[in-house]
Amino acid sequence: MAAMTGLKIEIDCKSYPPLGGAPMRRIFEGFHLSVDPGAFVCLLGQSGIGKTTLLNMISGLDTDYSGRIEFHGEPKPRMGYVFQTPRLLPWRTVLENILLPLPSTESARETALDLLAGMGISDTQDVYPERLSLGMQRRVALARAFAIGPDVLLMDEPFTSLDESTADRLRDLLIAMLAQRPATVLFVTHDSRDAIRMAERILVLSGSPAHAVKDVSVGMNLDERLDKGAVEAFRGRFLAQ
Ligand SMILES: Nc1ncnc2c1ncn2[C@@H]1O[C@H](COP(=O)(O)OP(=O)(O)OP(=O)(O)O)[C@@H](O)[C@H]1O
Repeated sequence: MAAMTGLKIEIDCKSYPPLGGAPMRRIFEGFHLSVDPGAFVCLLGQSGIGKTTLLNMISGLDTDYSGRIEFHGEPKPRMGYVFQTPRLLPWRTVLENILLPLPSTESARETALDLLAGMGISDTQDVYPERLSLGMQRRVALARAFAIGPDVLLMDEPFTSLDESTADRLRDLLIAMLAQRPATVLFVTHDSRDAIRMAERILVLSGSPAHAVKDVSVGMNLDERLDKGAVEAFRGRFLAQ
């Protein structure tokens, strides 16, 4: 197995230019975060605090900040990013969307088809995304992120606007896929139950500029995470902290 990737994030300053005469908004200032190789970290925090901004900086989509983001283990890690909305290309079929970041080889095609089978949506391979439900589109987006074999997986509220049973299914799929192909995960959510069910570590961001107000180790095994009572008990303690 390839070396797992850890992250060292040191944002000296990230700000956005003013909109309509408002003052410059500093989103992060002196923000430091280290993530262990192979860790599953959930980021919680109120809307607008800067969670997506942080993922965009880690992914390299946003380079307009001062500071450093270093990766350990893999100097050029493969990065999977599941955006808040599935962002599938409407003029490409499901299979073509998944193949997009891959080389045009037979083995890449097999990987994509295996992922679709693993997601339980093999029958959608030749379908265009607009014909799919949101839950199916989210599965395709997850398959696309996994197709590259990511060392680092960034996930921005990937289960939002899904009914509870679809979200539960996708959560189980994610955990099963990570068991097969481990990655370092940063997962943004508003849902503390989601965080407790999946993460080893939960970081709560607050304030402006944003900083971590809680950094909690979950330390539950898989059986405990599947036990609703155990999750609620942990959540009670977590919220009271
Ligand atoms: N390109 C941009 N230009 C100007 N301001 C921006 C830009 N992108 C984000 N912002 C502002 O930066 C702040 C942080 O946005 P961000 O999307 O990172 O928050 P978030 O915590 O992910 O929110 P949510 O949970 O609602 O997705 C918000 O106030 C937002 O309006």
